[in-house]
Amino acid sequence: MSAHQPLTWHPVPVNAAVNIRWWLLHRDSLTQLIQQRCSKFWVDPVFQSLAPACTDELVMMNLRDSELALVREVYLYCNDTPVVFAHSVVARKHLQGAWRGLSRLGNRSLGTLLFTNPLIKRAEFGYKQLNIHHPLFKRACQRLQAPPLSLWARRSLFMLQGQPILVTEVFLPAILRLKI
Ligand SMILES: C=C(O[C@@H]1C=C(C(=O)O)C=C[C@H]1O)C(=O)O
Repeated sequence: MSAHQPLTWHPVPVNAAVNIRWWLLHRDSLTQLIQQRCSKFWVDPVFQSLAPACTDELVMMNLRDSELALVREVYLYCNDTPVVFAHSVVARKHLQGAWRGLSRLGNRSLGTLLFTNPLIKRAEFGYKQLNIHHPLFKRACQRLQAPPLSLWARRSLFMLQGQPILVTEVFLPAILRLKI
């Protein structure tokens, strides 16, 4: 993590425009919100493997620097356009526990797992405008013809049996074309 991109995530999306703010603040399933606005919603998994978490995730996930975690990264599509890049992290030690279903998720939305189990609780959101100095920014921009200078992202912990999954959602410019 470069010094240009401090580790902090904020409890409110300060200076976010009204249109993106609507998406950032919504606590319902992002999958459902997009499905309601698109004739074809689909999930394109681009990475799912044991890997180190981002530096600014270690404290929240109680991970040591080089400790491996299961990292899942997907693009959420509205028809032929990617609208969200999502990055989720689960500690390796919890893959046989609460989150054992994650490895078999494939191209189903994680939201179908997280929002159908009443025992899963979502914690508060953290917000950040990512730029070129954050590792998620470069990966989120890989399918954009004209990468912007920054992208709004939010993240939150989902807890099950005291075990966390940290879900980060990076909102791509095309999300603003969906009607709110
Ligand atoms: C948490 C949700 O699941 C979405 C789907 C994800 C996935 O399939 O990996 C990750 C984050 C979310 O954008 C949701 O639908 O709200």
